[in-house]
Amino acid sequence: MAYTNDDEALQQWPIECRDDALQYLKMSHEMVKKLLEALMGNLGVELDDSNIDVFIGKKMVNMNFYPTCLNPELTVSVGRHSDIGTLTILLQDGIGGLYVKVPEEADMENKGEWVEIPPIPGAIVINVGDMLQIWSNGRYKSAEHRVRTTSTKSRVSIPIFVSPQATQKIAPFPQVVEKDGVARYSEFVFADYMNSFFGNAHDGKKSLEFAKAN
Ligand SMILES: O=C(O)CCC(=O)C(=O)O
Ligand SMILES: [Fe+2]
Repeated sequence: MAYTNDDEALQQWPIECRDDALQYLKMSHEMVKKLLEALMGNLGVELDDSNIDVFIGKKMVNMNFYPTCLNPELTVSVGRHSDIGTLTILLQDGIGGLYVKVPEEADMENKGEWVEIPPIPGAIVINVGDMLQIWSNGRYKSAEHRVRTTSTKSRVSIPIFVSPQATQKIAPFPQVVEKDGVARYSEFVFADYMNSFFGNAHDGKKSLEFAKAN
């Protein structure tokens, strides 16, 4: 059922924030569904009640607090990484400090550079996660990002990590593999991917090496 996980997620929130948090979760659920319908539809994969849970198996809400740091140059804050799930919905306050790396292989002047994602009032950031990269056989790229602190202002961000269930088997969709003529990733269980990710220090998009086809 759509909101079973939201109830679980809500238990982490202070009681006076739960109404707002529930609105945020419900809004994110509908938005993620629409985004995935478009993204997967584009690859020839129809989303319906029978397979939606593969993509939105679990939602986890985090609350990140970044205190001021006297010498931000000496801290990592959040090191460069990609989120491992399907999509991440990120609400950030007005302080700034979130950077995304323009992929080296992008056909853009600033390829390889870190670009700040400025806070825009009323806007949220959506990150593609590693699982979407794998399902799409590498057509959608997970976003490599990092966070820097400042010496003057603390910062708060609230990501919702949308991911498969731990027991979900993951592999590139056959529809895409057929078109591409090659499977760029091998099949695995999501729990094993998580163990590999959390068992290693953040190192950009190295997390994806776990799934690379030989
Ligand atoms: O604080 C942010 O803007 C992003 C945090 C983040 O990347 C994460 O929690 O995975
Ligand atoms: Fe992240």
